[in-house]
Amino acid sequence: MVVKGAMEGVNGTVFAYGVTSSGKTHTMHGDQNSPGIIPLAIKDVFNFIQDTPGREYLLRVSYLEIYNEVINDLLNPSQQNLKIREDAQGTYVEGVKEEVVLSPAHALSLIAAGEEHRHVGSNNFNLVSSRSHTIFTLTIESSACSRDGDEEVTFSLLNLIDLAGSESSKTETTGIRRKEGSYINKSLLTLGTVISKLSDGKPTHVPFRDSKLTRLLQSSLSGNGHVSLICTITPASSYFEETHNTLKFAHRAKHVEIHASSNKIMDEKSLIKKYQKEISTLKEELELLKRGMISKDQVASAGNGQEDVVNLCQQLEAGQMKMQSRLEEEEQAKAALLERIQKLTRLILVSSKSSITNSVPDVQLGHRRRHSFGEEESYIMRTKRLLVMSPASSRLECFQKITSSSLMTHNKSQGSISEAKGQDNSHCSAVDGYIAAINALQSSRPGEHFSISGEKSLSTEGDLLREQAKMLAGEVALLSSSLKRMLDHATNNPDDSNLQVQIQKVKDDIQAKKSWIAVLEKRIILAGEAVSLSTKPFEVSQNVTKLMNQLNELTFELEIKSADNRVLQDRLEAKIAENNKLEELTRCLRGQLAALTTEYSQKAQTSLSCDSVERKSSKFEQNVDEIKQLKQENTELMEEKAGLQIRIQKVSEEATYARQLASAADLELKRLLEEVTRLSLQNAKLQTELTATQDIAYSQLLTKPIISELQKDVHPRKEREAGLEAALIKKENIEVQLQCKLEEAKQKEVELENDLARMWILISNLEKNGSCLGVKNKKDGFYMDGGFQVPEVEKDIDVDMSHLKIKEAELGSTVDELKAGLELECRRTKEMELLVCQLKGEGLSDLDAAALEDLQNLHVEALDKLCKAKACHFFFKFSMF
Ligand SMILES: Nc1ncnc2c1ncn2[C@@H]1O[C@H](COP(=O)(O)OP(=O)(O)OP(=O)(O)O)[C@@H](O)[C@H]1O
Repeated sequence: MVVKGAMEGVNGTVFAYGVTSSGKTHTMHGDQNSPGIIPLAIKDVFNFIQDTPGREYLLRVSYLEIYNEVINDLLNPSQQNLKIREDAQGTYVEGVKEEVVLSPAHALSLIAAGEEHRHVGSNNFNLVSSRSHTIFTLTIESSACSRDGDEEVTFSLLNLIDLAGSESSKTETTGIRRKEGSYINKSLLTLGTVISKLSDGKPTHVPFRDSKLTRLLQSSLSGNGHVSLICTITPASSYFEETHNTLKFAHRAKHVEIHASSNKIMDEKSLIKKYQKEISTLKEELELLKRGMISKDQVASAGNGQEDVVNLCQQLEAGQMKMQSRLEEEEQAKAALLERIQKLTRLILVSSKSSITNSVPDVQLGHRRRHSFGEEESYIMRTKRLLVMSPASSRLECFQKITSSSLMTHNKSQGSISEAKGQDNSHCSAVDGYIAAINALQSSRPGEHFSISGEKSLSTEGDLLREQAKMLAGEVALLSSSLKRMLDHATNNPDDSNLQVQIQKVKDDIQAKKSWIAVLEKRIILAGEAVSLSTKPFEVSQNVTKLMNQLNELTFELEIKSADNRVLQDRLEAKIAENNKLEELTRCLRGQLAALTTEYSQKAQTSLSCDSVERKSSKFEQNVDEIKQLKQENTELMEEKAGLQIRIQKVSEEATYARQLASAADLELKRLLEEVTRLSLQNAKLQTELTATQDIAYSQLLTKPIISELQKDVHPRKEREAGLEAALIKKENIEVQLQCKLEEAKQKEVELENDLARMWILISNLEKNGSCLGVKNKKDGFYMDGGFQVPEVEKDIDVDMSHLKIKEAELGSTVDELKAGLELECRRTKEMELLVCQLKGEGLSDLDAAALEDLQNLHVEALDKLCKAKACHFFFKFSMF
């Protein structure tokens, strides 16, 4: 998605993040068997171009590293400590080298070359640990193929980033590694802070400027393009904390909002438009030039017919030279134009499918070469780590051999590489890797990846090749002369290692160019043969061109040799002059020596006194001693100075390191402060939450006493209920007792009635027996008459009366008892009534109320019965009297 987006004008960034040795570099670069993100992305880019006929693309690559907060150009190692600038389209690195790429292999070869200059080192976890962040940027410009050239141009950047790994305290580092580690950690820390701030979604300050990495990635990270983050972790349990941190980082990064949009640029800023315009202008110029040449040829042939043959020959011979030189000049101009057109056209990539599907006619595209991506792209990145591990000099040698041989034919280069392999077996795998690189590179050489349009003749190809060969030959001549100058300079400064490297470079360049010229020559011959087979009428002209070509080459060689000669002559002259000077000096010295010898012999002859000689010799000895002493002091002072200088250097290094540490600590402190602020905010939030929870708990607690009070209240209620139940039971018992007593009273009543009846019977018997009593007593409808003998009856009556009195007394006491019981009962009832009222007030249950009502009814019943018993008693008393 990121690559597709980038091809459609949306910026894309892919980067690998993780602890050291977790596999970031492996993920980004991969190896020969499993290519990483970078080679796969590059391949996708070219496949996309191939699958998009009707659009033209211009691809540029840059490759840089951020090492110890310094930006270095990996494609141009002389460019160090580059500056970051900003324009309307975002941040960019000023002065970074951008190479136009024509094929995947071309791009990969640039990366491989750049990797050579990347800073790597070993730590206790990774033998070849990346000590810098690398950013590979592919700048993509595209526009629709059109005749008028008014098409909109899309512009996008695809950043493929391999970050250096964060280093924990477990990574044992010292000296320079520690310094690198602190820079790496600092920039990764800033990256983490930036991601964290961006994921917050709050409009706060994002510290992009705190590190160069975040500053460069500002537009990508702030959501203007697609971003893919690959987090690498190690399965080792000892990395638990680091793994956790990496996952936290990934989690935060997932929350960064993306608002990707396509970039469009105006014509004047577009390189592709610039090239397209330049091509059309140059084509027009070429056309004009061609027309001019033809007309001159026609004029020349017309003149031939009119003049006399002899005069013509004379004039022709004279003018031929002029014409030849003019023609040569025009040829050169034409060649230069062709070369320029070819160069510019080569830079713009179009799909080879366009020739079939594109509605725009081929004429409009001119002789543009089509790129075909069918070939299997070889992978070349694998070797860079291995090369890093081999000694620098042998690496360079190996690389040079391969680079020079890469420009030869495939078979030839294979042979050279085999040679290189044979010479240094220790770098076999490195060489293998570069074989792949060279194969890829060769497959992308102009003229192999591109096919010539059908309408162009084979001779045009030959012309183009010749023009190329010429240009290369010119370049070789130029380089050779500059090499000579450099060699001269080197003889004067034999200690200048930089110059030696440059000389070596120029030599390699010359070698490469010569090889390429050889390849072109072969191609020219092949093309010539093909032309001769296909076009007989042009045979002669082809041969002439071939010869001209050879002549040109020979001329160039001659030029080179003459330049060589000139240089050699200059050198010889200089040497001769030097020699002369030396001879003169020798002569002069010899003269001086002779003069001194004569003087000495003269002095020896003169008779100097022994004393003065001795004095002079002792003085001389003294002076010699003094000189020796001074020399010793001087040596000591020099040593001291050297020591002090070393110490100053050490102290300054330590100071720099301390400053770096301080800045890292400052950053850490800032982060901690932010963390503290965040935590305190979180704390405040939690505090409010806690207070709210406590309030809720408190309100819940408040209800508890009520419950406990209620519970407490329930208990006495239960007790009271139990008391009431007991009272009821007691009351029931009393009622039962009263019932019993009532029953007894009834029985006694019945007995008294029986006694009364018996008395009446007795009275009636007394009346019958004739007594003069004649008392008629009536009770309940009974009339008893009787006559008894008075004394007996009186006796009986007395007995009965006493009996009745006893009974009355008994009844009286029973009634008293009943009264007392009744009073007690009344009191209890009142108490119970009070209790009932109380309970009713407290919400007595309906059941309890019904039970109390029953009790009251019973009580009323008992009272009724008592009243009845009382009435009976009075009636009895009344009947008695
Ligand atoms: N998926 C993998 N398959 C095979 N080998 C791997 C894989 N991942 C990592 N390695 C190997 O582990 C070692 C360390 O990996 P690499 O150099 O990619 O780690 P890094 O994260 O880039 O480390 P640093 O941050 O120190 O540069 C290398 O030798 C690499 O070949």
